[in-house]
Amino acid sequence: MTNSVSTPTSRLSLQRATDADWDDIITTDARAFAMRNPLPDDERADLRGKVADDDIVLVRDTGLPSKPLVGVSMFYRMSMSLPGAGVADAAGLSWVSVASTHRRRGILRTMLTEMFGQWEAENYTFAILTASEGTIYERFGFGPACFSNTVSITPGHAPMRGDQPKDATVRFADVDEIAAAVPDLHARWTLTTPGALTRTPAWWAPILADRPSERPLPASGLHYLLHDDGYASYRIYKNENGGVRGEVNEVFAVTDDAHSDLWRVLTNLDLIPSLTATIPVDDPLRHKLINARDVSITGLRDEMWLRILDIPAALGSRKYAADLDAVIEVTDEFRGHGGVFTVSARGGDAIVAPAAETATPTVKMDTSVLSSIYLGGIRPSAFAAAGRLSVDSPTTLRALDQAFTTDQAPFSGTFF
Ligand SMILES: CC(=O)SCCNC(=O)CCNC(=O)[C@H](O)C(C)(C)COP(=O)(O)OP(=O)(O)OC[C@H]1O[C@@H](n2cnc3c(N)ncnc32)[C@H](O)[C@@H]1OP(=O)(O)O
Repeated sequence: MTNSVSTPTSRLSLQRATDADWDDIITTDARAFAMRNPLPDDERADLRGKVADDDIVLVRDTGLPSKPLVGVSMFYRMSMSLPGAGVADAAGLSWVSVASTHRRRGILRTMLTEMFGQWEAENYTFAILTASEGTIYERFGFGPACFSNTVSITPGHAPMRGDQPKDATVRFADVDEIAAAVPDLHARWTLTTPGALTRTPAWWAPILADRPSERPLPASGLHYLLHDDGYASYRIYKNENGGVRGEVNEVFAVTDDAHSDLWRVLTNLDLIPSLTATIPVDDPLRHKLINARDVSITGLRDEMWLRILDIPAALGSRKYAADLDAVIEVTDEFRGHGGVFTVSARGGDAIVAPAAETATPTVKMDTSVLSSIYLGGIRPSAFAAAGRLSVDSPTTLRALDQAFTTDQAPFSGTFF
């Protein structure tokens, strides 16, 4: 189904994707993201398996004879764990690109206006994305919400505390064994972590296929480590001079023991002089080593951005770590869905309602700030210190910090 909408610029035509658009979609995104073009059929099928054509917004320049595709954006229908309990649908914006020939004419803004209209009509409470740059999406109400550390370890020289377990709890597994065990392990892990994204079979298929054409060069295929309560995968890189390094692809552990046992193997990989990994910012690995300095933190990145689309629904659907009474004023310049809301949290649950006109806000912030604090990844007091959140008193700020904190730092675990 196509759905044509006229845009403020008459030569530009906004439409939904059809089968016939896919060559152009790949070509346009290949230019923006240095992707191969044409994409091998299996990789193209992987991508198409995750997104419906109706969820792809395209812009063509109909003023030019070839009517080139100059704008692409799409969203995945995803599920995200919320603080404390529960899972919510989230629209995962991705593959956004505008042709270099057509930038800064409002095409991104036009595509996002169309997407937001759809998400609001479908009652999505959240939109999420992984950002190519840090300065594009705040104007649309997104805020960085999950963070990760990149770390480096020297296997064999980063001993962990405690003895090797007498019986091996971790084993190497082949892809069939992994395919049978890992979706369930990953689903169990998502319930432990706010921001964690659920993976459907369409998401697992390309991960498990580990296609040679998609591997970073010069990398090995994935090696899998399996534990009853977790798993890890890693690659080994060998360059033309024979230099070797390892890269952990992912570690998902449902229990502390599984985390320790998997890392005990990873920190002991033979003949790999250096191992890198991307881990949650509160990952306890360092504290499990005899010398915490054996883990070098080489970077901090925003892993996922969040955009609250429906403020009362969002605030009412997470759990709170402390009681809270606040009148929160939220601005939403892009969509105008801000307002003043009373939030009353008791025993973990909050009742959220539009405030009476006479109510005086005790907290003020932008939607992007609310989205950044929502999953527990940034404390409200950090935004207050930055002048981006204001409160009527230090007591209110302390109560906000205590209410919004989460047991685990949020971590999405899936790039999209
Ligand atoms: C979720 C994802 O897919 S992340 C991937 C995003 N895509 C890329 O990085 C690929 C390469 N870049 C591009 O394709 C384009 O430059 C885009 C998509 C980032 C921007 O597209 P454009 O059509 O040029 O943006 P548009 O003209 O609609 O600008 C909208 C606003 O964003 C701002 N903006 C656009 N690009 C950038 C940027 N790279 N950095 C900061 N601000 C930006 C504009 O100034 C404008 O601001 P305003 O409306 O508040 O005045």
